[in-house]
Amino acid sequence: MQAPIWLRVALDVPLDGPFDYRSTTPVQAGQRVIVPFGRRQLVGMVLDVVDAPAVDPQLVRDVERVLDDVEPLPADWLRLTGFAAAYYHRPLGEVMLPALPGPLRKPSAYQGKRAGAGPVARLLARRRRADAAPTEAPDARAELAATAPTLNPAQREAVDAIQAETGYAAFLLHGVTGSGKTEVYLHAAAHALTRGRQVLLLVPEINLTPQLQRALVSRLQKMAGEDGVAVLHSGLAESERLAAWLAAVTGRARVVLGTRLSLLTPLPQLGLIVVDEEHDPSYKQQEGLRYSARDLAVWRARDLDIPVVLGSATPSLETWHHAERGQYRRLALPARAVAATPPAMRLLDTRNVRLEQGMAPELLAAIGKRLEQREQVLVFLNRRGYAPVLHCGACGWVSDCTRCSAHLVLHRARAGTVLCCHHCGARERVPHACPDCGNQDLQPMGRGTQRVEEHLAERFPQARIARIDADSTRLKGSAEQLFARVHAGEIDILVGTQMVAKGHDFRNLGLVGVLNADAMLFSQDFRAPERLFAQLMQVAGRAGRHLGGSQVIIQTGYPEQPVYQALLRHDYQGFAAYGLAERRSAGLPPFSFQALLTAESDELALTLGFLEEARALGEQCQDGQTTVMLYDPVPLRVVRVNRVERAQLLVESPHRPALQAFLRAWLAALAGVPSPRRLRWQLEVDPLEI
Ligand SMILES: Nc1ncnc2c1ncn2[C@@H]1O[C@H](COP(=O)(O)OP(=O)(O)OP(=O)(O)O)[C@@H](O)[C@H]1O
Ligand SMILES: [Zn+2]
Repeated sequence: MQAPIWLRVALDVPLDGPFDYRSTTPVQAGQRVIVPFGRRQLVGMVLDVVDAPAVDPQLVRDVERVLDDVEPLPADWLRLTGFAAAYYHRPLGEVMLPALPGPLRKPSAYQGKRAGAGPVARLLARRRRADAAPTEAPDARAELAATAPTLNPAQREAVDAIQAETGYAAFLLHGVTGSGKTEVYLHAAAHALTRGRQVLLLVPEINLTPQLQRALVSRLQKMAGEDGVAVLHSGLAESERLAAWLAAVTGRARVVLGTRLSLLTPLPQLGLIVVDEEHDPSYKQQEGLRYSARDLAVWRARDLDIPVVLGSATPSLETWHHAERGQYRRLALPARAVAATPPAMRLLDTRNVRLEQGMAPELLAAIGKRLEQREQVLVFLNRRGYAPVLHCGACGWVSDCTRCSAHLVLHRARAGTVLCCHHCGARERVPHACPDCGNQDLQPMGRGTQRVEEHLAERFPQARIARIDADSTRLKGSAEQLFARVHAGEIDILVGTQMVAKGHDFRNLGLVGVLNADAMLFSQDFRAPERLFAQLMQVAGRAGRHLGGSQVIIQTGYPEQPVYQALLRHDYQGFAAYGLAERRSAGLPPFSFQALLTAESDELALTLGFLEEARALGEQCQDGQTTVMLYDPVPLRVVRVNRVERAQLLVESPHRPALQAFLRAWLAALAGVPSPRRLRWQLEVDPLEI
């Protein structure tokens, strides 16, 4: 009889693994196995083959099947996911397995009559073409040169600096909007491809910019070959994702273009990572494993000893700080690639102005003028719906959600007007009269994109107006259609939320008007000014990309605020210096490191009680030392969502290793506390929103 082979296996279960199993067939680390777990069957990832199990061999169960339809995943992928699990304090299996395409982690995909030889075999059978020998790699440089504009000196310098590095180097490509960062990425990618390496290009929210994606894919395909580009994002069907993932893993895909989840793709020949718009909050996953794809990209580059490029017009203060300290090398693209003049910025003080549906007469006049000149106008307002609340002037009643601590938002829908909760999704009919006093004259207060659109249509009846926000683009492909109409010149005024701010290279946009930016000014979140600055720079950057004389008008009641003053001067550096000085004096990131324990239950007192207990436990873990500061538990800003009441406890330390050590001890202690049945909690390391 064959000697048993002992395995350590990671499973996607909320328990600390790894788990011991026995196999009679040879297995390698990085392979998947189907194993029994309790009464269930699970797909697990083999971490290690060991001499003896950690528990009594009698108790160790047998592997049911070793899956060999995918090559064992490379050791560096095991290191990457292992690091992520340790750093974000999650069980290894909860990191590794969700990173795989769905069919590869379901036992059912391999069982039963219809499963055949499994999902990979089925896919290959469907795509015979796929297992043909890879075509010869096209000559990347020649193909690039044929279509690309000649690099300007700043771009050239950046490309040369990146290409000179073969080992680990982290670059911050700080390029103003429209400076041609994309061109730098493409050249750097081409260089890596000629060296026989794979390239990972991360972008935020790919679905918002299908045009950009297509342009990028077609350029990349010229370099990497038709089958050489894999696109990975959460909007793909399972089989598409599996196909793209397999192409990446087998090395057939030379370039992977994707959103944050693609960072966890195994890439056996990875030679360059690019993170576009590195400051974008969508790189942070907000559920499950709450990782930062940007931060992990840097870790992965260092681990693999390859270059990584972080690009942005408005880098996160964390990244800027690294560059200031010399940990990242700064490459600057200080000017626009096409139109020489950036848009003129104007702060429109609304304090003594009579607004017309939230818009100052001066802004409306400027819109009229641009329309006469046959230029397009963008009106930016980060609030969707018709009006944020319905109000009774007689008794003060407001439309509140019964399940959440939030107002119901008035929306114009096809079926008429409805009240919607943006937190729990509740939809209610609009009452004909005030539920409290019977007054029939209920008034919408404030305005969202729908109301602004409505007013602009009244003011400029000749103009063709489109609205782009989460409501108008709910149907698949509708955002793409709307943007296509804007690009084709069929739209004169575009009203939109942050969805319009990203990535689009509008050719004829002469004016950007910004409404209600002040809403973000006084948020409790210390990152709010940074985010506001980035968002406004980005939306302002849509103007005048291909024309001169463009303008950005920001309406505000607080023009003296440093954020706005820096915007006025297009002064990222000044803003960053000011922001970092503030962070330093307050001991906030990047001068400290944070973690957030969030709890929720059906009762705030219970939630807070748990966090108080957690806090006391945390103090005990410190053992008299005070390297980690534990704040008081506080309710979340929107405390109640869908009848669940939420609160958080922030912990902070000036030293990352001290925080990590504390979190390990703390979580171990917390695991020993029987948490109330109705209560759930989770830990987030390096939280973005507080
Ligand atoms: N060297 C160049 N010569 C001429 N045109 C160029 C050059 N480099 C880039 N462009 C053009 O400049 C425009 C802006 O480039 P790109 O979209 O890459 O800017 P960006 O830095 O990514 O801007 P944003 O941050 O606003 O997205 C594009 O139309 C691009 O084709
Ligand atoms: Zn609600």
